Amino acid sequence: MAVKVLINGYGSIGKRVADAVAKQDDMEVIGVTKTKPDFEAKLAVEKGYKLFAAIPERKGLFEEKGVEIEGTIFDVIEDADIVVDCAPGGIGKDNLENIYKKYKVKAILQGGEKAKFVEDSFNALWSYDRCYGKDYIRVVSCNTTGLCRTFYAVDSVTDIVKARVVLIRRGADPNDAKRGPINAIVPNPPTVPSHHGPDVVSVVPKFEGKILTSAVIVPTTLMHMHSLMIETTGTTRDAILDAIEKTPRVFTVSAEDGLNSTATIIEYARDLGRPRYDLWEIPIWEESVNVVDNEVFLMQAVHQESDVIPENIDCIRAMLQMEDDNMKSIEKTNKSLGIK
Ligand SMILES: NC(=O)C1=CN([C@@H]2O[C@H](COP(=O)(O)OP(=O)(O)OC[C@H]3O[C@@H](n4cnc5c(N)ncnc54)[C@H](O)[C@@H]3O)[C@@H](O)[C@H]2O)C=CC1
Ligand SMILES: O=C(OP(=O)(O)O)[C@H](O)COP(=O)(O)O
Repeated sequence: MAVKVLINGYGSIGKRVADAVAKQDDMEVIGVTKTKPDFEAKLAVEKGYKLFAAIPERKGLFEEKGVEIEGTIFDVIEDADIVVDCAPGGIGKDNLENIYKKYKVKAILQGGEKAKFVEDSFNALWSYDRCYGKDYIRVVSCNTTGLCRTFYAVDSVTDIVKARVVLIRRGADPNDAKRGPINAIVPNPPTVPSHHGPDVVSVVPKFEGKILTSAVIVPTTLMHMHSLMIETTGTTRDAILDAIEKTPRVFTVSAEDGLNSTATIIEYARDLGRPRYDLWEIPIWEESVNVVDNEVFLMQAVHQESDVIPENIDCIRAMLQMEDDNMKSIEKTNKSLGIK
């Protein structure tokens, strides 16, 4: 029987998680929530999702606008096997304390929440077994997910002594007119190291003390970009390329093919016919992969709105003990979504 999934917060991540859950033969979406009756709420109803008010006091707003809702989150939460919380960063932890724990329902939080509020942090390659059967788990952020996947590839062929990463973060998502910068480069967070290293360690504790990161925000909405420098005990460029080939959800792209920027990579995702031009995989520039004195260099991009989506699906399977082999879950999710 399909497990019942409730998505709390039908925004950039929530709507993608809903569509991905709907594609699984072992899961069903029992509802999605919105805080206001905007175009996303109307489209959710048009798509056939049962819509609920995330905040009970706002129920009247939906009725006033003629947007059909089935009730509030409290009318559906007891039917859920698991809630995927996709509320804005910082709100998930409040929902965890005030709703999910009270109703004793399993919940996944997203990367905008801190590791300390949950039992563990999830990446399908690294921490599936640890999260198996757990109640409250965080799927780490888009940037951390991208780093975890690439470190997995490198770690599969050599030992990582230490790693340094510079993250160039997109200023806002394409639908977000309120954020910037419009014409600046902003060290963000302003302190070095940034939180991304500790976030990777929350998934891979053996990297404690080994990963240092710094980040800036730039005026682009398409993708993040990372420049990685990974000191190893020894490897070759061919071994790294082979490891990337064998690692799920990462792949190489070539500047020679015209995939020489985030702009053309997004065009590629459009040409693939991906929903919302989502690129669930991490593209690594083939030309950037190099090994100098045991140090691996590479550059990669991250489609911030979508790389965490398959992770949420695998996280549901782990927490609800639906599949005990992470690679089988990854394969099933990849097949259902059409991941390369
Ligand atoms: N957008 C991105 O690039 C990524 C975001 N994340 C994380 O995913 C989470 C969600 O982010 P987005 O989807 O980008 O945000 P968003 O702002 O696009 O969507 C959030 C949705 O939650 C709703 N909401 C507001 N208050 C709520 C409440 N109290 N209860 C339930 N829903 C509520 C909002 O109305 C909105 O529909 C955050 O933790 C964020 O850090 C993770 C990876 C990438
Ligand atoms: O939520 C995200 O971006 P945002 O906090 O810039 O909106 C992404 O997951 C990036 O998170 P991170 O750069 O803090 O790892």
